[in-house]
Amino acid sequence: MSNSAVVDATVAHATHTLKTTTPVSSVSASLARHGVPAGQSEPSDPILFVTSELADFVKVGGLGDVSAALPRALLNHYDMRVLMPAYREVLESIWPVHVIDHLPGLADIPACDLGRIELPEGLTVYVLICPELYDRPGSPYLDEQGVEWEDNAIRFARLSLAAAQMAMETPEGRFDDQGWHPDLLHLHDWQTGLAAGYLRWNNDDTPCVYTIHNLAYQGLYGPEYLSRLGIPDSAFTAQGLEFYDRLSFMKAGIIYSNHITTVSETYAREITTPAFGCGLEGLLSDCAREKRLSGIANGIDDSWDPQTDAYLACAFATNDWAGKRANTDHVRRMFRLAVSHGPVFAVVSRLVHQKGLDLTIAAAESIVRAGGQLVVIGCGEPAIENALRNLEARFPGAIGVHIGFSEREARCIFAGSDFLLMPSRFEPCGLSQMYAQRFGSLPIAHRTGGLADTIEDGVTGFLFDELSQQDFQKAIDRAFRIFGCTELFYAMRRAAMAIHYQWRLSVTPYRRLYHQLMVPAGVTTHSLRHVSI
Ligand SMILES: Nc1ncnc2c1ncn2[C@@H]1O[C@H](COP(=O)(O)OP(=O)(O)O[C@H]2O[C@H](CO)[C@@H](O)[C@H](O)[C@H]2O)[C@@H](O)[C@H]1O
Repeated sequence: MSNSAVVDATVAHATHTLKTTTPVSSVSASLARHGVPAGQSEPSDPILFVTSELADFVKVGGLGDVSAALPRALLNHYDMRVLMPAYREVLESIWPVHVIDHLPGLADIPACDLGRIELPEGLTVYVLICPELYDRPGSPYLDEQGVEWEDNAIRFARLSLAAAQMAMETPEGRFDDQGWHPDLLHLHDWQTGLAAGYLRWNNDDTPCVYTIHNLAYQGLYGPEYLSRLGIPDSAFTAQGLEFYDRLSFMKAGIIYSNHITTVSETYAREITTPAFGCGLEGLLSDCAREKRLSGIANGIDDSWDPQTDAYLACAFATNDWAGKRANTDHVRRMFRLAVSHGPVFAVVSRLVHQKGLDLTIAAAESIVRAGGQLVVIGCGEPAIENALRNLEARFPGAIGVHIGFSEREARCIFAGSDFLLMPSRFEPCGLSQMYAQRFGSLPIAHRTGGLADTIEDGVTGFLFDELSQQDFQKAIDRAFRIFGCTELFYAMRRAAMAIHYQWRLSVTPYRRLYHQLMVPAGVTTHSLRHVSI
């Protein structure tokens, strides 16, 4: 399937759904007549936020953080609720689960119960109770050996189908939890992409926003899954979810949703190019031309505050560099590093190809030779884990590596380090660099995606343009030089700590988008539901 075929298909799809011609500008007038000021919504508008991770229970990476923070940030404006699988961590949590409904299966997708949990700060979470799919050890995506669960297609089709069932009329009736029924679905990453498809295949036009956190993971499965997942054969075309003879959950999300967002403006542009589009650049370029693709940057929540973070060895504020140093000493002890006056470089990351750990590993010796130290926390690909373990063995006292996942250690490292290394090949937004800046650790990062948007070179961190060892090394050398000029170094720290990427800033564009998709009954036409923000 060529990309031009995808573009043609998308135009056809858009043309099919864009039958009426009411200009978007007339929406404001209609809304005003309905008593809704432009750009605002009724606080009670019900929205379902569908995700495969929620940091309150389980977090593999940034998606877990975003799922915990963004719905809470939007609660003042919407009756937003979350839907996720009832993994073992959910069932064993301290929060009681009340079973409220039963959702039928479809083809090989088993039936399940729907539970409800009330979390702090008024967040309601619906959980899919299906022990055969979700109650197991390991991570949401991988078993304990790091191998993908072989039934992931079924597991996440179950999640997607549940979201669609909660939104649409079914033979069993319409989902109604004491008057709550979603008017819009906000879907996240490939694990939820089929939800938009299940709606459209049932002639339901509930609006869907689809957020891409990482285009590299697409949920690709063989065509035999069409019947297993109850997907109509007619959807297996270039206009539908077919992608090089396989079915793509990611493409389903893009094709069948009303609007696609990704998590930074730069990444939204990058994914329309062959270098970053993972084969979907043609389709995504078309979405961009239709103003159906936009970038809304992530924020970070208020718990990332060095003055109040209970995990830190010592709370500290801007200019309290003795307090910051106490955290550095603590990190040195955590990793059994030698006492030193040199800088501490850090990595807090999933250990995957995306994150450019090969460049960091290659730079490690030069960091040590120049008097620096390196601490790493992460887990992921075994080859990267082993290469890091070897480094630690080669440079005892100068390099410390913890293979694993620990929120507490991650926070201590952000607080105790001087620099954070992020030579990511691509980075849709990146949260670690924002956390690091907040805690006075200056990121050294490739100028790509959200890193380019959130780091000011030479002011709040260091950016390098070409993804090469040489350019990365030059950025590290600059960091050493600045570290040697104490006043300059402290000025950069102050600048980094002063920026605060609050979720508040991301709330406004999301509200504008939701609002345009949820125009009041009587005003809504399908054409108005493809919007630009
Ligand atoms: N071993 C470990 N122990 C403790 N904490 C660890 C850890 N390894 C990673 N983390 C934490 O996990 C999160 C990682 O988030 P990132 O946004 O930096 O990358 P990720 O690639 O997972 O997210 C994807 O989705 C997010 C959300 O949209 C995008 O920002 C990003 O670019 C995209 O790749 C951070 O909170 C980090 O501190």
